[in-house]
Amino acid sequence: MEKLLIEGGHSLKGTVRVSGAKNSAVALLPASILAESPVTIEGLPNISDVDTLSVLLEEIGGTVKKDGQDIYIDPSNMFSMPLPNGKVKKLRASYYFMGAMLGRFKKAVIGLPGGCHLGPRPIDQHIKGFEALGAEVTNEQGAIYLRAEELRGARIYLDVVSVGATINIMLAAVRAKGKTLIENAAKEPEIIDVATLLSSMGAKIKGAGTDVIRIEGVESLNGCRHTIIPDRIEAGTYTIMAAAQGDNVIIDNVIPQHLESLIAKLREMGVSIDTKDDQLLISSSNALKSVDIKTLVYPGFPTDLQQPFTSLLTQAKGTGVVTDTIYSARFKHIDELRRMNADIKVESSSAIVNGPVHLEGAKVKASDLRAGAALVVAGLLANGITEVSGLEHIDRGYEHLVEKLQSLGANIWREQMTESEIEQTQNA
Ligand SMILES: CC(=O)N[C@H]1[C@@H](OP(=O)(O)OP(=O)(O)OC[C@H]2O[C@@H](n3ccc(=O)[nH]c3=O)[C@H](O)[C@@H]2O)O[C@H](CO)[C@@H](O)[C@@H]1O
Ligand SMILES: C=C(OP(=O)(O)O)C(=O)O
Repeated sequence: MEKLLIEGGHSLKGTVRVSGAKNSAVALLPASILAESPVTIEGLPNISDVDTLSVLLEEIGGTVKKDGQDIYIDPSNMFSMPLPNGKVKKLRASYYFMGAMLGRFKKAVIGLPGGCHLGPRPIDQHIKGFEALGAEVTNEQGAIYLRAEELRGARIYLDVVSVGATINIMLAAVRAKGKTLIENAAKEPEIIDVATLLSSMGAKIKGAGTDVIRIEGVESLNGCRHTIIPDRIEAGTYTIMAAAQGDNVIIDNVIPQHLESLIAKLREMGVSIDTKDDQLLISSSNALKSVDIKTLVYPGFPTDLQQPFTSLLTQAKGTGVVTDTIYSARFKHIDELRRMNADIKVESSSAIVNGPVHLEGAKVKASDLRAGAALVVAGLLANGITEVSGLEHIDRGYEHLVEKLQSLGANIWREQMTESEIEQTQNA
C-alpha cells in the first residue's frame, strides 16, 4: 500500500493534458455488452475503475484487449452470468451492467453497487425505469435480480434528475420493442457521450443532453469505434490547482463549455482564466475573494468539484458557503482539512469556510475520490509536507496524478507505507 507525499509551496507552471472522462468510461464499457460485434473505445483513462470493469466484462465472456489508451471489446460470446459480489462492490458504476445485460439478455443478477461513500446512493429510479420497460426486479440478499420476457418501450418520468438512472434506462431501452420517453432526464455531457456510442452501434436516440430523451428500440446493435470525451472533473481539478498555486498553467484537451459553472465561480473569486478551443489558460492569481457555491445537476456546479473547490476557498478572503444539494453528506474531507489548519465548519448540507489561512502539512486520509483531490490541492498550498493515505480512492479516478503534477513543477511522490502506518490508517 502506498501513500502520497506533497511538499507544498511550489508554483505550478506549464501544460497538463486531461485524460478521457472517468464518468463516461464507466458507462461506455458496460454499454459495449449491447453490441454483437467488436467495439473499440479510444482515449480511455488509465484508472482502476476501468481495470475493474474490464475484468468484469471478461468474467461474462467478453474478450478485452487494451492497447495504450484504447480498448477493444469483443462482446459476441458474452452471456448473462450472475455478478452478485466481489468486483461489483468496488465501484458504483457496476450498476450499468443491469441496464446493459437486461437490454441484451433480458436477465441479469448484479450485486448492489459500491463506489465512494457519499451518504445514501439509492437506485430506486433505475429500478422504476426497468420495471416500466417490463422487467421484474427483486432484491435478494443484496443482489438485484432482473428478468423480462420482453422489454417494451414506455414513458418514464424520473422523480429525481439522475445521471445513473438516465444512462441505465437508455441502455435497456435501446433494445426494448417500441418507443421510450425519458422525462426529467439528466443532461450531463457523459449522457451525450453514451448516447453517441449507442447511436454508432445502431441505436435510435434523440434528445440526449436535454431533459427529454426519445428512444426507438432496435432488434440488434453492432460494434463500432468511439472516442471518449475529456474528463471535465479532472480538468476542473487541475484548474482549481492552478488557481490555488499556478503561475501560468494551460489545461489541454478540455471542452470549456463543460466547465462554465466552475470558470464563472473562479472568475468571481478573481482568478484570470482565458478559454481557447480546447484549452484553459490560468494566469497567476492575486488576492482571492470568497464566493458561495451550490452543487446542482448539469449545467450547475458539479458535486464532484465541490471538495477540491473547498480547499481553494481556504485561501480566499471572507466567508464562503459550500452547499451540496446532490450529496448532502459529501463533507468527509473537512475534518482532514481542519487538521491542516483550515477554518471550516459543517452545518447541515453546507460547509462554511473562512479564509485566508496558512495551511500546514499534516498526515491526512482520503475517504473518497474527490476528498483525495481536495487534500492534494491543500497539500500543494501547505507549509511543509502533507502525507495522504487512502490512495486507492484517488487511483479510481485520476490517471498519472503524480506524473502530471510533477511535470507542472510540484514536489509530489508516492512512497510505500510501513506495516504500522497501514494498521493506523485502517483503524482511523
Ligand atoms: C446529478 C449529479 O450531479 N450526478 C452526479 C452523481 O451521479 P450519480 O450517478 O452517482 O448520481 P445520480 O445523478 O444518479 O443522482 C443524483 C441524485 O439523485 C439521487 N438518486 C439517484 C438515483 C436514484 O435512483 N434515486 C435517487 O434518489 C441521488 O441520491 C442523488 O442525490 O455522482 C457522480 C459521481 O460523483 C457525478 O459524476 C454525477 O454528475
Ligand atoms: C464519486 C465519484 O465516483 P463514483 O460515483 O464512481 O463513486 C466521482 O467521480 O466523484
